[in-house]
Amino acid sequence: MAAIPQAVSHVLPLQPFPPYPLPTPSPSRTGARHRRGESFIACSKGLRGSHDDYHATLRALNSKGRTPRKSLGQHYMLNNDINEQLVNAAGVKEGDVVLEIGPGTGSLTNVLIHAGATVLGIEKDPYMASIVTERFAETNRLKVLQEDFVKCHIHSHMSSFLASIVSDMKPRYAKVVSNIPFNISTDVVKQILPMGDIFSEVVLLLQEETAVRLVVSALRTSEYRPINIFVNFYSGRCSSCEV
Ligand SMILES: C[S@@+](CC[C@H](N)C(=O)[O-])C[C@H]1O[C@@H](n2cnc3c(N)ncnc32)[C@H](O)[C@@H]1O
Repeated sequence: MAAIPQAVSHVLPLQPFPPYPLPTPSPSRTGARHRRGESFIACSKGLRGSHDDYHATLRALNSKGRTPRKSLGQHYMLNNDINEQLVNAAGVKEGDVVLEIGPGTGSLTNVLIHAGATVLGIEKDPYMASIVTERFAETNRLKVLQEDFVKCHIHSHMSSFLASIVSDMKPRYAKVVSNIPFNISTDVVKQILPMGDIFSEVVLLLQEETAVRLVVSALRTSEYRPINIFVNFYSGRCSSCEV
């Protein structure tokens, strides 16, 4: 598993907003590329960046009269630099197929689509599923399924989605790039990591405590849990690896 980058989501209060221009594709930045079967877990902590997605997020939420629901882990990304870091870490390029768990208002989806990906979004909240579907209604690069990721059959959804792609460079594998709801972090890791037959890269934004818990524990500490054995097994790490 790769080293942990430092990132933060800035959750700002809802306010009126001016018109918002869609971000243009960003030049590629340095970001970790990972071999098939490896995972990349980002945690949230202290990095500042541009806020060019701020108003789009506020507009999307206000349009439905919604406030974020803690029970659904709705911490929306208002720092577009972090979205770009996630997309770059997965090496997303034209023609890629990406699974996004919990697209919410679509701020990360937007960066994925601009990088050239076709995205399958799994969104539990019907309001957010409708917001993100409407936001990208004019592109055929996004399909949203309004389902609970924990209960849905992601392997068959992803196989069908990959098979449905009409392209000369039809990809064999998909990538996972998501700012996931924190309350289902362990479920996501448990479901996704064994699917090396479908996913070539996994880039998740997690709470720092969760990321550290998943990658730091060594066999000799009391913090070691079954989930660590699981993560180490699928990421090819040994018990003495340092983060
Ligand atoms: C942390 S927010 C991220 C939203 C967006 N990707 C962003 O970066 O701003 C998590 C999103 O996951 C959705 N969600 C929560 N639980 C879910 C579940 N079990 N399955 C699918 N989506 C879920 C929430 O409604 C919310 O939109």
